[in-house]
Amino acid sequence: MEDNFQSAYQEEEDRLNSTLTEIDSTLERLRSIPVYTGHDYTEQVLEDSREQRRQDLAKLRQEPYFGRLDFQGKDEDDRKALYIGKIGADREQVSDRPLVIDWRAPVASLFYSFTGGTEPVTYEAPEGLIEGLVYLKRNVVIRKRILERVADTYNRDSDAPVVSDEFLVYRLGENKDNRLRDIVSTIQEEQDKIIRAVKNTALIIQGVAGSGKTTVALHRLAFLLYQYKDQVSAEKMIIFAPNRMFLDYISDVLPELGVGNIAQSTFPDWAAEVLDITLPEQNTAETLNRWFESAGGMPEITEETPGRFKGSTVLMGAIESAVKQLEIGAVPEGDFSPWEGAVLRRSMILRWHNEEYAPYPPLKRKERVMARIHRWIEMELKKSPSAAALKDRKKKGAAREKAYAAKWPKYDPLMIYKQIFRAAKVPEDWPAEAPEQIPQAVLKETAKDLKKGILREEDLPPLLYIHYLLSGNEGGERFDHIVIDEAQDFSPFQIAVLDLYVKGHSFTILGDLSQGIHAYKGVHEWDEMQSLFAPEHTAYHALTRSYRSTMEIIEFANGILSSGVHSPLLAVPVFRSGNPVRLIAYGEEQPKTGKGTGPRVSAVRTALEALSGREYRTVAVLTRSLREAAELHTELAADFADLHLIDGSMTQYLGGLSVLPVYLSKGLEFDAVILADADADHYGTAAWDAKLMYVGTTRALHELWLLHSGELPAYVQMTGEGTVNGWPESSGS
Ligand SMILES: Nc1ncnc2c1ncn2[C@@H]1O[C@H](COP(=O)(O)OP(=O)(O)OP(=O)(O)O)[C@@H](O)[C@H]1O
Repeated sequence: MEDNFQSAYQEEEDRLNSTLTEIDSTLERLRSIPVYTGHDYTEQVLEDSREQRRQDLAKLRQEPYFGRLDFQGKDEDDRKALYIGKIGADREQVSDRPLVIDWRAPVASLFYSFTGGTEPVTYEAPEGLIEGLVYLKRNVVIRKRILERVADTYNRDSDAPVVSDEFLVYRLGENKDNRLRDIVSTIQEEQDKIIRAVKNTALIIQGVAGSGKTTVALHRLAFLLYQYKDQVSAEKMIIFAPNRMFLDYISDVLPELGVGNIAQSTFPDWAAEVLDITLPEQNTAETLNRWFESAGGMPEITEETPGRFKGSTVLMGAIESAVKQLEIGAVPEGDFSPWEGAVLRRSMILRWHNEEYAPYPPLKRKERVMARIHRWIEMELKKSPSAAALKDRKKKGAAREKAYAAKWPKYDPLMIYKQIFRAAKVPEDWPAEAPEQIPQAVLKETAKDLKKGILREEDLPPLLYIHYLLSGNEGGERFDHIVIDEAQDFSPFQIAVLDLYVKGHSFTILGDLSQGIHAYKGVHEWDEMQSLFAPEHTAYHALTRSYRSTMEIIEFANGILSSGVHSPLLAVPVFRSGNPVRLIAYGEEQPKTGKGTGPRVSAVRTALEALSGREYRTVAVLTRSLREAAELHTELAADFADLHLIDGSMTQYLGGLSVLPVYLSKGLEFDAVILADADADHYGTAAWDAKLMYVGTTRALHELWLLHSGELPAYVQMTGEGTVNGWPESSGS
């Protein structure tokens, strides 16, 4: 066994050396070619491609590949060793196989889908289904041109069992810095299926916490750009994420995968840009406060909760009919007469509006009709009997034309929205149906807000929809693909509106209903979204394996899922064991730090000292509310100079030590998590409270401590062996 390993290591070292020599010499040759700066187009294209190769090779020479797959196709004479890397590279000399194969290439899919066995396997290539045998699957870790590790997960010629998780566990055991990383070397089969799914589908992915949803979505974008290079471009792809700090957190993955220029935004930021409005910053914070900080727990959520109703397709239908009615009654009553004796019949104007310009959206139709009327006036002016009459008619005509234009409906989205909610004066001929479908409570509350000039996040989809109905998709610009992360917080209306802005329903929609802590606006079932699409345009996948946390943490969080959230979607851990989860009461005897401010602060301080003293790079204290996070930060700032308070307004995630409310931790992860105030007073019995606690506990990769005074919530039970009470010996008193 040891000998086998030695020879495998030697073999890979030799191969690495020869690969590096080839890369270095190619790079040297390319660099010796003078950069073309002239105006010849063909030469410019050639220079661009040389520059791209220079950049690729410069990256490759540090870490050329991460895996090897020995494969023999049914019709081939010999087996080939295929080396798989983040970027593909051809050999200088003509050869039957590239130097490095791009991980997104069809044959590379075998590296991810093959999990052992002696049966023939297949992969889909442009020329059809290719069948063959896998002889070897090997992980190779190269860092800065040095071979660090060789691990076989399958060897057809050996009796050793398949050990597919060993390398994964090694990778998962590493500490994380302040950014999400690529996973190309360890993508799992269930994840690979999602990454390589066909483009024109609304993919809906339900994945437990830590199942790699965010990571998979980013890899999928890189795949789509490779697979459909002639149909999609990075500039026409967009990722929607919950906040700007999260966007910063994920910002390294795509460049690592060699992909740039993909737009990343929050829904409100994008909506504000399309609508050309400025949203006041405090709105989101105020909404969050209302739901997360209010004493007495979460207000009850029904279909008439404003966020839920305004995110529903019922409102979408109501808006559509209101705008339709507006359009039907758009042409002002009566004929148009620019001066006495000249008359343009309304029937003619109606014909222009309802027939000739019917394909245009209302705003364009109005513009076209008014331009036509203007031309008609000009023709009529030519019939003027004298210069004096012409002057008089010109003046009168201009005034009446202006007055006539003013009689048309005001095609302004906000104005129409206000009229629908009766927050602005409603024109006499305004259609009455729309408001009837709106529950009184929603009508009242929204009218009150709108009168005060308050726009909430849930008002944006209806506003965008009105904008779309009025103006169409201006310029015809559409996205090639849209990724929505934390999609459980999105409403059906949001997705339906986004569908108007994407080609071929090409979506990757990812989320976790068990983390639906914004249930006052988000979906409660994925069917609410899936039913927006025809069955052939949508697909659903569930990710149940969780990669982030140790088995102990996952088992603990599963307890919250089953007895608090009441979800059947439990997480399956990867076999990675760590320290037990700790439940520590504030009053409990703890090491004397010599610093005061009561048992709670002092316990958090002790926990932070203990965990930050280990080899962890990121440690977070999670509180129930922002106020509590801010208070703790104030108390602890003197002892931990590098402790950051994360308050929702930040645009960058700095890593290190952080204190933040649970609801802002969604999507992030930390080596160690201290959940402060994990008691029944802070986390009530409702499923929503359990969801919050589930989010908090699943942020931890290696270590989770829950600090509390008094009773713990019933769903935090000492279930498995992986949970213990009290401080660890080493930091004990
Ligand atoms: N196949 C894999 N190999 C190695 N690491 C992985 C793999 N899949 C996921 N991970 C790691 O698991 C962690 C969780 O991934 P990610 O944040 O994408 O999950 P998520 O499903 O979006 O989580 P959450 O819903 O809790 O925010 C990350 O550290 C990621 O690198």
